[in-house]
Amino acid sequence: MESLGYLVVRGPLDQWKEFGTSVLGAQLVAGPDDSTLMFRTDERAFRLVVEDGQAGPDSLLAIGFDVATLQALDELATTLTDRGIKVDENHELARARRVQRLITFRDNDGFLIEAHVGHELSNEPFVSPRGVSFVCGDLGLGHVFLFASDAQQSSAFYQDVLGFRLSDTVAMGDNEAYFLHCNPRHHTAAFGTFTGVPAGIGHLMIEVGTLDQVGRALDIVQKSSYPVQMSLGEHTNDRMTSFYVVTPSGFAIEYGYDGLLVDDATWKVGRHDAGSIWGHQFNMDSLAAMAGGEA
Ligand SMILES: Cc1ccc(O)c(O)c1CC[C@@H]1C(=O)CC[C@]2(C)C(=O)CC[C@@H]12
Ligand SMILES: [Fe+2]
Repeated sequence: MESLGYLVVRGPLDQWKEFGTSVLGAQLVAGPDDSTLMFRTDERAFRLVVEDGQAGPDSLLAIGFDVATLQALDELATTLTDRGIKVDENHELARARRVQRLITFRDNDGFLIEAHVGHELSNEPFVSPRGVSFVCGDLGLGHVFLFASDAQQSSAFYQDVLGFRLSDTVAMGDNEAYFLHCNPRHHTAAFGTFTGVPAGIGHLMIEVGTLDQVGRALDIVQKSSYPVQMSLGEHTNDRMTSFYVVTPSGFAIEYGYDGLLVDDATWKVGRHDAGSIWGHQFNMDSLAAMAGGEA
């Protein structure tokens, strides 16, 4: 895997139209049909797909991972098949996702992965409705934090099968959360196991170019009905300054700035006893919106 190409989620479209543009500052573009929204954050044709439906803990529909070459995609398909994992190739889906080639399979927790080559670049300039510049490109859309039934097992699967590398772990309660990279972005996938929390998406992190853009987004969130899940703070491991807001789908968006880049030639795997240097206070009131999805 080279990067997080795109994410596909389910949620109420009217709320997402407003949330995606006014809160996130992403660019709304036409989807393949009436029940699909697409948002751009950079030169790619889209980075986020929202399929119409209810919010809920199962609102993650697919994770789109970029693969560098057709040969690497074939090799991935062979690796998966050799491990007894069912791989499908769907040409109609490839057209809908605007990629050259795409295979689908499920990870150890059943999350649907769409591994693809040749994600369409738009010749129309990216224009944010709020003048936001996203840090994407070769670093990908951002990162996903997944609630896993066994975070250690997920970490092993993403390393051994998908070629991710471990950045570090963070102690969280009785468990350890695992942070993995596949390009210089400190983590593209992270896994945590929490008792009573089913497998699902915790958050999608998207990174912006300046601290002002984080602060202005937080101002807009605080004037809105979308709950802040975690207050402004800075993470220990990737040094990102961010806050978390609950989306109309019930999962969160981490809106961040200035995340660390790792160099595989010199990186040493770390372990942290806390997730944040300062801030990131969890807002218990946001739990209702996460469960029910009502913002
Ligand atoms: C610890 C950490 C480092 C870097 C990140 O990008 C990141 O999202 C996290 C996880 C933050 C956060 C937490 O520490 C407490 C439990 C949280 C709120 C979750 O339930 C998901 C994200 C978790
Ligand atoms: Fe995160």
